[in-house]
Amino acid sequence: MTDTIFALATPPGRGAIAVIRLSGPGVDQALDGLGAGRPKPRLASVRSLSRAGEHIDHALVLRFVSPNSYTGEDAAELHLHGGRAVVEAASRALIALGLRPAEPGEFTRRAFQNGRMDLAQAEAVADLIDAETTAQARQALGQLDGRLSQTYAGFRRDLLKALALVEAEIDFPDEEVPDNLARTAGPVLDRLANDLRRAVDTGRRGERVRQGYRIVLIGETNAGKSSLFNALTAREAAIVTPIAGTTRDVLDADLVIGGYAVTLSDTAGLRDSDDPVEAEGVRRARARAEAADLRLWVRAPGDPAGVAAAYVRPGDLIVATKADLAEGRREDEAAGLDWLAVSTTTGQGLEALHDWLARRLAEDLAGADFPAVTRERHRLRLTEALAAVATARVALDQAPEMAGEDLRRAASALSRVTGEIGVEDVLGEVFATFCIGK
Ligand SMILES: Nc1nc2c(c(=O)[nH]1)N(C=O)[C@@H](CNc1ccc(C(=O)N[C@@H](CCC(=O)O)C(=O)O)cc1)CN2
Ligand SMILES: Nc1nc2c(ncn2[C@@H]2O[C@H](COP(=O)(O)OP(=O)(O)OP(=O)(O)O)[C@@H](O)[C@H]2O)c(=O)[nH]1
Ligand SMILES: [Mg+2]
Repeated sequence: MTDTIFALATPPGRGAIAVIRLSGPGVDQALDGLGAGRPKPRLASVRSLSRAGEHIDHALVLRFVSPNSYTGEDAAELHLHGGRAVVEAASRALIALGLRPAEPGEFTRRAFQNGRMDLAQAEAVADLIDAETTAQARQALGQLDGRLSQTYAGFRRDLLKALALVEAEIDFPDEEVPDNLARTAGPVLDRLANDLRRAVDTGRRGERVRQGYRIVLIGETNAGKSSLFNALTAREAAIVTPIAGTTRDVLDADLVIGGYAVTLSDTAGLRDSDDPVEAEGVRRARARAEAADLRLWVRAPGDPAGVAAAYVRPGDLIVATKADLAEGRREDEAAGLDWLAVSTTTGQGLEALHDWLARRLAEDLAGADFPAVTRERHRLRLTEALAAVATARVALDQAPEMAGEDLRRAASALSRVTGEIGVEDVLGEVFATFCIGK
């Protein structure tokens, strides 16, 4: 027997309205127990709620009858006056009526288990709630609409088609099997491998949109990194002094540039140091530079080509700082990178830098042609499927009886993404990050 659960679905604390959500087979009985009766399904009804003679609230009640609800179960919503005491009284009454507070994500988990959505869509629900930028919301909505799930379903269809061809040939063997198979199933697998490779390639993009694009400031000590960090974040978060080696820890700030989430990091100036604290700072700066999606090489007039050159990559940007001190300076063509002159003292070049970054983010992260793979969990399974398909393709020519096994392995990797199989081991992981009431 399934528990009947409830949870506050709106943020806790004082507010105009608080919504408590109920789901499970005991919902109608709970509504009876509150004196709300059985309002017409899906129609907002005002009801006086009370329990054991105690008046709780005049509330708006919504009732949903299985299977026509978010979870697929009987469900209801109590739209209460949004005060702590009202919510507290309603919660106490629901517990007295035998309901249990929901775990994080439990409503969506039930929706998934009742076939209302697949696992990728359930993840999209969490992403949509967490979305803080327009790009994150757009990506999550596409996934919630099932665009990503449809892409995965297409992959599985191609796989099963190839598998059927392989099995038909193996059931009716003759000498021409390898030739036939290579001709019939070969092109299907080639196309599938191609599509899977494209999907894996979008993985980085989808994960960056979701988690933030990582930009790191690197350069010599005193180059003006912390000054630029403060200018870009519009906060005096980093300490700035004329002393070389001021910054030691990595400092992170979350920004939105051009509608995309960005994590900007200020780091210690790159130099050899006998001071163990500074040396550790430099080690961390290097590690961040390597992991970043984009490095801004911050260079003051006269800074040597130096250590940062070893860390920049094609596509990175040189930010020539302190432009107020070196009017008309021609920056070296170091590493063939783009460069921009800025001054945090006068503000010169800061807007151009912002525009450059917005353009780069759009180049790296936009891409409406193909729904982005948004999680590492998906990317790992797709990579697994791709490897199995590649092995199957080779087997087709040489040992076709092996190809079937490889294809089944690929299909199972794909099914794990949308949650058709192997669900138990990922459910905890997927729903743990949800908020209560979702
Ligand atoms: N008050 C309220 N607002 C909300 C939600 C909610 O649960 N309650 N949602 C929750 O996240 C989102 C909307 N999503 C929903 C998705 C499906 C159903 C639902 O009842 N589906 C039924 C009936 C469909 C119909 O009659 O058109 C079904 O699919 O069978 C409700 C909300 C956002 N806003
Ligand atoms: N004139 C001028 N001075 C600047 C500018 N930007 C930074 N400075 C000065 O340069 C010195 C070093 O600036 P920081 O921002 O601390 O440099 P940093 O790269 O973070 O230095 P470390 O943390 O030591 O690696 C400070 O005295 C700043 O005031 C600028 O655009 N123009
Ligand atoms: Mg600094």
